[in-house]
Amino acid sequence: MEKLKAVVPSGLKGILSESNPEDIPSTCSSLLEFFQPLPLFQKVVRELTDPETALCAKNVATALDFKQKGNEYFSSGDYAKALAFYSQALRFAPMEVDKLDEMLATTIYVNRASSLHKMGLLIEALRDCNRAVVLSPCYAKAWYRRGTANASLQNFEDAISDMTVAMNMEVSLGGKNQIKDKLKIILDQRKRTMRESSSTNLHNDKNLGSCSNTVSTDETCQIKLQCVSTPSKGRGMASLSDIAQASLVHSEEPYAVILLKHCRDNYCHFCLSELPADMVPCTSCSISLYCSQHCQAKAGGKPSGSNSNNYSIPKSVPPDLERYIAKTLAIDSGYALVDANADHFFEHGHECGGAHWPAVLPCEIVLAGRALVKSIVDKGHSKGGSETIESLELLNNYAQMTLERKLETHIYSIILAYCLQQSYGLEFSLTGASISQLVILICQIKVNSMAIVQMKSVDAYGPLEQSRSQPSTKGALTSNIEQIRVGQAIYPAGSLFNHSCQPNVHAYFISRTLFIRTTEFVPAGYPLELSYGPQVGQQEFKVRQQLLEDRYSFKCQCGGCSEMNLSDLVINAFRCAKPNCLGTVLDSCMAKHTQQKVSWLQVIPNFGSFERHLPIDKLKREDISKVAQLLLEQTNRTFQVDPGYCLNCGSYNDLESSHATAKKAEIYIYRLHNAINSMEVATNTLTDALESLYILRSTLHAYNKDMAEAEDNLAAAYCSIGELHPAMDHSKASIKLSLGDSTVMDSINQLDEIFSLYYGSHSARIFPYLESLKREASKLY
Ligand SMILES: C[S@@+](CC[C@H](N)C(=O)[O-])C[C@H]1O[C@@H](n2cnc3c(N)ncnc32)[C@H](O)[C@@H]1O
Repeated sequence: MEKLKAVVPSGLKGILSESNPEDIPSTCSSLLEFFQPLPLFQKVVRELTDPETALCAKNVATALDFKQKGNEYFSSGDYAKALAFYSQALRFAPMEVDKLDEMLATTIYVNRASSLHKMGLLIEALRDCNRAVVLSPCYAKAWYRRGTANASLQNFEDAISDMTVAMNMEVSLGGKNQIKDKLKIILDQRKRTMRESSSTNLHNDKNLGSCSNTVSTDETCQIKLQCVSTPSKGRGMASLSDIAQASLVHSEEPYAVILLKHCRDNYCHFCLSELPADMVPCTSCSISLYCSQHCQAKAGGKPSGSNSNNYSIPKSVPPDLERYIAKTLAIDSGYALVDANADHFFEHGHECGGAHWPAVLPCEIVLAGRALVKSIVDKGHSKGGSETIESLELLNNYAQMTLERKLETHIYSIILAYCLQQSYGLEFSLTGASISQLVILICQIKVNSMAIVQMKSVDAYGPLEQSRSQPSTKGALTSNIEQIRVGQAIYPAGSLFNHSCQPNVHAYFISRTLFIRTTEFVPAGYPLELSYGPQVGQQEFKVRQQLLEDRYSFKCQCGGCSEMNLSDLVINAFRCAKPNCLGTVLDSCMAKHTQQKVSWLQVIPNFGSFERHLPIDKLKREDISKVAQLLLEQTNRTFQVDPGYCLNCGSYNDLESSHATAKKAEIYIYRLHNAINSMEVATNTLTDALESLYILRSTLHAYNKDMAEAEDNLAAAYCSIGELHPAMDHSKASIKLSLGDSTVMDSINQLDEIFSLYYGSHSARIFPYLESLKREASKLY
């Protein structure tokens, strides 16, 4: 890219720099004319698209190599490593070429099933056996392995049938004897178990091939929204009626979506959920991995092996067993679960011939390709789909882009057009007009696409009683949830919600579905605004403004940025050093921003919106309340906030020395943070951090965000060494919770309320730990 950028003549760069959206067809045309005869450009495009140099294709030699390593680890008893190598081998093993290749994939599935079985992952082992028999229905070893997995799962009837099939398929005498011996063991096991209890085929359910991450549809969205025009933010979403707190106001499937590169090996490339141990690869390329055949098929993988029903069963197989085989193959194929007649778009189809452009180009560029192909497929023709792209009717930020970004976007669009033409074979004409559609699409993605985040639960420290129905908590005593950014997607309706640093709706994702829920009561006609990232209370005003400008090219005009709020005032504030004064002291930077905000106040807001976010009467710091009031009452613009002077008692503070003291103390907090991450919290690290916390308490304002972070780290550190009382005290200090005499149950209920507010009926799914906490707490009463 850098080399291509460097060769563009300065005259062309000048035109690009001055260009507006209506000029894009002609700028694309000029750049295309310049690049087409250029050997450097031809080389770049050839390397990305030539099937001969495709690096992401299936490759038998690589698959065999990984399989061999897997076998070695299996023999040495390192089943986890063996599993990892078999999974890699599957990525490269061809699945639909000829009999030999099919057998390679089958044997890897069988070997991986053995590793999974050894690791106690029985359902996963059974699923791999299913994949093996689907690929090669006459392979005795696959049925044998399936029989052992079913036997361990106590699915004895199936286990016996599997062994009987294996016996019929096996040709060698030695093999037949081995199966006979195993069958005898299973029959004995069944007899014993039947005596103990009446066993049922617990795990032979029809969804073995499907994705467990499908979104429950028990909560439907009843609220009617309207798209309104706002004076300062363009179009936006508003409600037609009053909306209660925690109501689901919107849910939507993505128009186009992509998994981010750093998540490629751990998350499903279709549903974006974490991959299970028995992940399945794309049937045609070596990049994509899926959590199930269902996702594999939905993304556009092609069915392989016996899905085409062209297998031949030996004549010796009796009819009832033949029916069993047919039933097993039908149930265990994920493809059977994808409705062939449904209006479904195979989003990965055009990328998976083995060419490596989807792996090399940036995600947002590949996403633009997906959106373009979808628009063409949706239209049902292949003439470039230009109208459909425009019909997305999304804002773009072309006019605000720098020359650098404009140039990059043009070059990527031209390269993408070549890649799409090569691998999709569409009649996408390589003209300035058609390529300009891609430029616009990429700019629309920049402004409107949403980052998909998934919640990851990290459960730790000590056993809570395990519950069969809640295995996801793994019996942990504490639990953290982390947000992981896994993908980027276009939701055409979802992108009509404007941003606010004090949002009244919350967006979250389950799998790839977007959900938006109110976090407070919203009166009819009032705008519904979510946070694009920055929020009051998490970052100060200036940082928020900069983030939004950099990422989305707009200057935020939300309530949080144009009205006064307590958080912005104290988030970086110091504490007055005068004895007995807890007053607020602002440094010159904060004082300047505060002053700036005061000067912006056009209409003084009433106290209602102010109180909604921080109940002033509950704050002990008198001066903050006074300052807030004072600021809100200012109608003239002469109000002065002087750096270094206490807003409560007016005395002067030497902030240079406070800064230095705080900085030094924070080093020890940072060390503790690293120790927590590496799970090695030594006593002296903890003691040093505790001393630093006391120093910070006497230097920083109680509501300074660094105070909360320090308390948080101390809480995590105490938790990690099992000292739960101080851990709780620091947690409370971190979030300024005053629980008084509340019981454990009260605290859990409070947590439950907070989660329900943000996730409604999905809260148990997002944070399953809460359910086990409730169960444990109920035992105490
Ligand atoms: C995802 S779009 C939202 C819908 C958009 N208003 C429209 O008319 O299509 C994001 C764009 O909306 C505008 N916007 C959203 N929130 C804003 C805010 N708080 N202040 C100013 N502009 C905002 C900006 O132009 C931003 O680039």
